[in-house]
Amino acid sequence: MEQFKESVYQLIVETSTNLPPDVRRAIVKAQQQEDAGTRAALSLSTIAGNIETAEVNQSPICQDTGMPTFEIKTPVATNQLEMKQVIEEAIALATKNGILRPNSVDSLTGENTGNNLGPGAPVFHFEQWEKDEIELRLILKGGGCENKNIQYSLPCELEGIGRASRDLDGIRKCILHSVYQAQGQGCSAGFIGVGVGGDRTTGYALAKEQLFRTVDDVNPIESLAKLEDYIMEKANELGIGTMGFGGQATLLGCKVGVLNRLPASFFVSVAYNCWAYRRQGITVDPQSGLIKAWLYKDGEVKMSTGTDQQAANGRERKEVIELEAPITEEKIRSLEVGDVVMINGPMYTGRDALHKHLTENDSPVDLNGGVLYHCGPVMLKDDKDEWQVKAAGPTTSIREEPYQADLIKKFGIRAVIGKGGMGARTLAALKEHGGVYLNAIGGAAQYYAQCIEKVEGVDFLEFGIPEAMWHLRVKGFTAIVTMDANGNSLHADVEKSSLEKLADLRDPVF
Ligand SMILES: O=C(O)C[C@H](O)C(=O)O
Ligand code: SF4
Repeated sequence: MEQFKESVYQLIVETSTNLPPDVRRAIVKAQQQEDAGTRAALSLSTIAGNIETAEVNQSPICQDTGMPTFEIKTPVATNQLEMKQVIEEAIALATKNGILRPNSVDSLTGENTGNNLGPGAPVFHFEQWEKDEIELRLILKGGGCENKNIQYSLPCELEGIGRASRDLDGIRKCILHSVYQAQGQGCSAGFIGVGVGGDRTTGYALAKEQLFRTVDDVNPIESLAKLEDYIMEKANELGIGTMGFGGQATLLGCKVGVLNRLPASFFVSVAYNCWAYRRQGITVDPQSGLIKAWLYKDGEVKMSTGTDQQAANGRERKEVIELEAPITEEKIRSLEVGDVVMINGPMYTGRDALHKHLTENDSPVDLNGGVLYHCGPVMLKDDKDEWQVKAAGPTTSIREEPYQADLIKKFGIRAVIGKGGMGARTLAALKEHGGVYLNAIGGAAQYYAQCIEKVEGVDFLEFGIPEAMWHLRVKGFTAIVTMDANGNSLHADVEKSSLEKLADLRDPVF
C-alpha cells in the first residue's frame, strides 16, 4: 500500500501541475486563432507561459485546486475501504506540500479542515471490473467554473435564444445558452461536459463524466457527434473570448452524453470547466502498486508564450501604464477600459469571508488609495517560518458584488483586481468614488505568484488560508482595466453583444 500511495501522490502532482497534451493542443489552437496584440491573444500568451512554469516548478497551475474527484475501477475483491484511506493520506500529503490548496470548508462553521478532507471531500466513484488492474482517473475542477454549471429543465424559455422544447433542437439551445451565461467568469475559453436526461443527480454526474473524454474524442452516437461539432462552431461565434475579453476562442471542447429519463422530466445538465482543465489518469498494478500507464499522455506539447507570434505579426504590445500603490484619485480617473496597467507596491487579498467581515467591521490596515485583490492563494511556510506564495491567481469577483460598492466608499479603495468583472452597483461606485476594476488572467496563478516580492503579513488566518487577508508587496503585477471611473464596462459590452449573437441562433437547426 505504501507504493500505491506513492502512485496516487504522483497522480495528484501531475494533475495539479501539468496540463495533459490534448488540453494543451486545444489552447495552442486557440492561440493561433486570435489576432496578435489583442487582449485575448495577450491573455492566452500569459496562460501558455503559466502552463509551462507550473510544469517546470512543479507547482499548481491554478491556486484553486478544486474538488478532487476520483473515478476508480478495481478488480473484483479489491479492498476499496483500504484504498480510500490511502488516497486520503495522499491528498493530505499533497496539501501539506503545497500541491493542493486547503480547499475543504465546513459549510456551517466556515472552518477550513486544512487537509482537503472532510464530509464529501474528496469525491470517490468506485466501480468494479473484470480486468486485473486498477484504473484511477482524477479531475481537479475549481469552484469558479463549478459555479457556472447549469441544469435546464425542458421545456423552458431562454434569454436570447427562446424556447427550448423537449427535442434535439431544445438541447442545442440549452448548450449554447450555457456557454453564454458563463461569460468569462469560469475562466474561458472553457470545456463543457453535457448530460442529457437522467434525473437531477445522474444528469450532472453524466455531464462531469464527459469531462473525462479526450478533447478529440468523437461521440459514438451520430446525432450527438453532429451536435458537438455544431456547438463547437457556433459557441465560438458568440465572441466572448478568453476571460470574457472578446475574441475568437470561447469554447475549446464539447462532449455530450445521454441517459434515459422519466416521462415527466427532461434535464440538460452542463458541467463547465475552465481552460485549466486538470484531469489525469493512471493504471496501477494491484500487486506492486506501481503505475503501469498514464491515461492522458499522448506526446509532449510545448506551449508558446506568444511573444514570437506577436513579433512575427509585427504588432506592438499596448503601452503599459505603471501604477504605484497607494494610487491617487487623479491617476485612477485618467485610466480607461482597455488600458494595460502594471502595479508596484502593497496589495491586499480579500474574498468572500473578508468582504462580509469588512462590511460590519473596521479594516486592520489602511486601505485608502489601496489595491484589493480578489485572491485565495496557496501559501506554504519555509524553513525560516516565513510565508511563501505557491500560487496566486484571481478569483471570480461577481460573488463580492453585494459588498464591493460599500467597501470601496467606506475604505477609499482605488483598485479592485479580480476576474470576470462586476455588476452595476460596483460600476456606479467606481464612478462616484474614483476607482477601477482590473481584470487579471484567471488561472494564471504561477504568473502572478512570480510578481509577488514579499508576503508582509496576514490578518484573519482563522478564516483559512484562501480567505485570509494577505499583505503582499508586488512588482510588475499586470492587469487590464475592464471597468473604469467613467462608467464603462467591457463586461457589460461583451455580455450585450454575445446576447445579440445568441439571439441569431434561435431558428431550428436539428
Ligand atoms: O477559489 C479560487 O481561488 C478561484 C475560483 O476557482 C474561481 O474561479 O473563482
Ligand atoms: S480561477 Fe479559473 S482557472 Fe482557476 S479553478 Fe477557478 S475557474 Fe478554473
